[in-house]
Amino acid sequence: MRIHKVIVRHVKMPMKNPFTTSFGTLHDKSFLLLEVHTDEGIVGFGECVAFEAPWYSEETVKTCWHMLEDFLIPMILQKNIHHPDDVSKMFAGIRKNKMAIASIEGAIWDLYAQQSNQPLAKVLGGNKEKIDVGVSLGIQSTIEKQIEVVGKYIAEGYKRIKVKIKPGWDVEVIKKLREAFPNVPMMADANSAYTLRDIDLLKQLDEYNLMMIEQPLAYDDIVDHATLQKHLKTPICLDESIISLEDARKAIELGSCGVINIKIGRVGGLSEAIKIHDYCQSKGIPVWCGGMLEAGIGRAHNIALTSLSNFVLPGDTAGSSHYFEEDIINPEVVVKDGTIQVPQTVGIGYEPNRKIIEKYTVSSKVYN
Ligand SMILES: O=C(O)CCC(=O)c1ccccc1C(=O)O
Ligand SMILES: [Mg+2]
Repeated sequence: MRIHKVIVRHVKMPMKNPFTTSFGTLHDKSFLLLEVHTDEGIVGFGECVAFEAPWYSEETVKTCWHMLEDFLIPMILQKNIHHPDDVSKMFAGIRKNKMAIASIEGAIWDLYAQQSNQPLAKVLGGNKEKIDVGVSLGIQSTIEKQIEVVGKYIAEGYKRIKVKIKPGWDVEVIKKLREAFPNVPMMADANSAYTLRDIDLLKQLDEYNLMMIEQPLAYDDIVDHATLQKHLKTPICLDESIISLEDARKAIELGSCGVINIKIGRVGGLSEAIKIHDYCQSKGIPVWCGGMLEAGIGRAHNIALTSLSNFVLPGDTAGSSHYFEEDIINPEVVVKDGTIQVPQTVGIGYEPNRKIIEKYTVSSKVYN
């Protein structure tokens, strides 16, 4: 395929519920949506998961737009691409900026699936017909409210509940949640809010039979996590720390984690995500698909990736209605009994809804 045109849109969608983590509260989901056109008129969509501010990683909506406009789009325009892996190779000389890279690469995977007349899940190597999903719940104003919100999502059938923790909102909250829901698969995500000085506090969490503790220590650390893991019975799951296959290899060799959360944007695209998935499988490390509060396009990509066989733990891909009043795809992503059907139709299996995309578009630019 030959890339003929790229359209970048800045989209801003209000979220139903503000999302609070150890690093702050989000009220809107502001992101870049990419449309990549081939000279045969096929259109692939990519969603960039970078947020407006650099609190999860260093990338932002603006840094991604800059990378796309000044480097990535010029590198693919008018180029012949045979396979999405070619794109990762074309971008191999670029340091970091994984979310910007992944947004283009995802659109090219969509194009590739359409051109191959296959579902995206199939061309990625996925074989599940449906996937189990959990939900990630933000920090609430009181423990009572947190218990109420968790109860609501258990009743909806989600296969596991993830709650966010931070200093001052941890052991007591988990203890109360366990008392309220003794048998529910539950985990906690700290988004790097602790250090090794908190080791005694983190050890107290071992009492509550959590499936795992996600990213307790620094966003770029794998050494202290290895030390912490030696002191904890609960497996550590790494999120922020793993931005490549090399990171995954080193973390597993060091014993820094027992589980890895794979986010397509964080690792620079679907091709790298598959490599990490395969490597973890060969090492007996289970993985699950993380989320970045994606709208429909990103969500569709997550579903396709989760259809690969080593995604054995429920991920964070909740239904569209958990986040937004209306999604940018048709149909929206529906969760029933904690599962999502993997689309078996060509491409991502959901139709981008141009009217709704237009409604939430703040600005856009065409590159050709
Ligand atoms: O529902 C989702 O998409 C995942 C929510 C979530 O936990 C999250 C949301 C934004 C940034 C980081 C994280 C995280 O997994 O750490
Ligand atoms: Mg996380």
